[in-house]
Amino acid sequence: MNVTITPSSLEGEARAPPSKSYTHRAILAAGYASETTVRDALWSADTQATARAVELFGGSVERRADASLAVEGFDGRPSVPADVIDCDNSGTTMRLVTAAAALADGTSVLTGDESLRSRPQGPLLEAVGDLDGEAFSTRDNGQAPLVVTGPISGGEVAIPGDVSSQYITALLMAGAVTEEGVDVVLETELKSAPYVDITLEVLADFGVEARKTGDGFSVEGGQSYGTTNGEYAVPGDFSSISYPLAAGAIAAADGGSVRITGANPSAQGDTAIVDIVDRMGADVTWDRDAGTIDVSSAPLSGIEVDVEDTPDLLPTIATLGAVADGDTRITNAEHVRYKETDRVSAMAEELGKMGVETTEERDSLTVHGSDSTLSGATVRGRHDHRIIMSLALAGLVAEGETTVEGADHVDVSFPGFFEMLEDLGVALERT
Ligand SMILES: O=C(O)C1=C[C@@H](OP(=O)(O)O)[C@@H](O)[C@H](O)C1
Ligand SMILES: C=C(OP(=O)(O)O)C(=O)O
Repeated sequence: MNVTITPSSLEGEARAPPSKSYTHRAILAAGYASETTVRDALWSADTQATARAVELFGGSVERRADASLAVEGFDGRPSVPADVIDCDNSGTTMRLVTAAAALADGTSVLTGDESLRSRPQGPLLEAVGDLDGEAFSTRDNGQAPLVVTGPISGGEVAIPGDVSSQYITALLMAGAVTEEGVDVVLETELKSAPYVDITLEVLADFGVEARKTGDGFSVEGGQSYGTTNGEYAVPGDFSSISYPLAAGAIAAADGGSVRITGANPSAQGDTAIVDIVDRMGADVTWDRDAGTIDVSSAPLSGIEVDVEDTPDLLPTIATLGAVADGDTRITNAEHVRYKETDRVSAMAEELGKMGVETTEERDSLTVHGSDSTLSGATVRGRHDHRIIMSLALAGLVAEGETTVEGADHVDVSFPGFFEMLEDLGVALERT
């Protein structure tokens, strides 16, 4: 599906979709437990991949009419899957499930789509090996397809912190049900650190203790997963909130505003988007108790933003920078190149088609905003949900029409994205 967007003014209310990161963890934690109801779960292509893995390990995940998931777990002991685990487009699934597979007494095979089969898994495979499991890439290039043989019993592993924090999340979640527990020693500085905070929070909610140490993280073995009342509720997703928030900042109707609901505080680093939009000059108010954010548009100015902790915000910030006056410098961004696409290059190239000048370096992107309007163009979504959504935002204020190709991939994290834009008054056509 392609989506063509005509410049539009926005007004009204949008509800934040549930957090993808919390939902993945909750489904897998519920898998490690016996029975849990996961309320307000995100049901998207990525979280369904994690649900399928839990089922292949011997659990079951049933979606109820009220959007909750009834999860029957495999009680800390995953069975050897009867089929290949297809993680589709989801890095989180592949990393978290690789460590879970290393607990099974036998061999699991994991694969994914072309994008996922190009992302780095090597350090996690080595970690499984160091824990006396066996894990290899069939092409010997550190990428999926992966073959993982367990069971591991725990121990100490060293792992880089600057490729993906998901390796650490994976090892902590699996480590809790090993015999000896797992100590993770960071070899390099941790990027995307708030995602490990999310993990520690979810683990605590499931009764599992894990902690930061002087040189990494540690989880004791022999623990059991389970929430106190057999339920878990997922908060709203701030990476997803970044889109209606940025849309309101650049295109809210004169004298009008966009209200986002379901924006309750949590451990998500991407709550930083509220401050970023504010610093750029938009009129934004976050009522943390009510979980509402109100934003109206104003002339934006370029700023410097460090995305070490918040890689998923880069595409949104790049679009904001394209509309702002002056340079927006996005720094500490090398790990943003290891996502569904190399998002640093993808945003530079696609915004370039709309007349935006950028300067790309290995670990930074500078967007040279100017007073002149963006030009509508046909841009490639590159099978990457965040690139698609960020380019659609640019289309709201570009002169003429903007067509985003391959726009259906928003189903990875935000299945109702285009319906939300329409509800806010955006004129768009699907072809
Ligand atoms: O653990 C998670 O839920 C995630 C961690 C981040 O990845 P990295 O740790 O690989 O940077 C983030 O980009 C991804 O969208 C979700
Ligand atoms: C990078 C992302 O997710 P994952 O790593 O799970 O594919 C994302 O949602 O932007």
